[in-house]
Amino acid sequence: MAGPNKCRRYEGRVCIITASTAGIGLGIARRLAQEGASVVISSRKEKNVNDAVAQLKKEGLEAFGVVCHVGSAEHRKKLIDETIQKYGKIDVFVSNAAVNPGVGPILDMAESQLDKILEINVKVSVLLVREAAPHIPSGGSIILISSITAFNPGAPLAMYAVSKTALLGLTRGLAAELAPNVRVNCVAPGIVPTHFASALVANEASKKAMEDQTLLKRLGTPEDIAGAVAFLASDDAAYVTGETVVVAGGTQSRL
Ligand SMILES: NC(=O)c1ccc[n+]([C@@H]2O[C@H](COP(=O)([O-])OP(=O)(O)OC[C@H]3O[C@@H](n4cnc5c(N)ncnc54)[C@H](O)[C@@H]3O)[C@@H](O)[C@H]2O)c1
Repeated sequence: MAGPNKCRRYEGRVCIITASTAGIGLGIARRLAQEGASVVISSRKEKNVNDAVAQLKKEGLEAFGVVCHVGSAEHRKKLIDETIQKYGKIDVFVSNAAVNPGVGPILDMAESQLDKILEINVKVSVLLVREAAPHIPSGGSIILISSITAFNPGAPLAMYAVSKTALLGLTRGLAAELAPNVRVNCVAPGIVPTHFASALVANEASKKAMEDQTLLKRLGTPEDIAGAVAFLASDDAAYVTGETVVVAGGTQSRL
């Protein structure tokens, strides 16, 4: 079933999206599936994976679930192996999982917090791409999810933001290594009121302050981010690689 999107750019394509049982990841999975993709849903908790897959199937979309804590080497391998067993290939890999174990100044972060941020947000992105890339045929595509905060890291999310700055460089580096066969691009969302961003929009006043920082006077939605991913990972973006697209409603100031 096509869903509300008329384009069918992903007919016959297989797309893995990490951390895709909620929020932006689920929005990306839904959009790619609405355009014809078979999507692989993954996240840490089996129930969440099963629920998300069931929901997408109820919407008439093709989805398959694999439990994957991206910090586990065994889980990363299982994600790729089970996708290949089920669908035989990977056309698009979206690295969406991220953590933010603490807020505050960079110099006040505990070493364990620094390790976690850099491990899950940066190192694991490399390891996932290393695992997936050999299975991606020519014409395939990789998308990293960064953040608007990447461009100007500051309180309260400074170290998280620095990890997202690293993804801008990683996008360029991986694009060069995987060219000309596989394109690598990045999307940098502004604030989207998911569970992840709940502290930033905890009350009406802070939500309004965040909305006012955008030119479009609203926060983003998972669908806004998914639209950019669906473009970048499709053949419509066949001549785009190594780039980052900011999807932030014209956000004006440091977040
Ligand atoms: N929400 C925002 O305002 C915002 C802004 C910029 C960038 N981002 C980025 O978008 C991406 C998705 O965030 P979201 O806002 O949709 O969050 P969310 O809280 O709605 O969803 C996060 C998902 O990540 C999963 N997850 C967390 N740690 C994981 C791990 N180790 N292994 C596997 N899954 C894991 C959770 O189970 C959940 O499904 C993240 O990379 C985040 O940094 C979000």
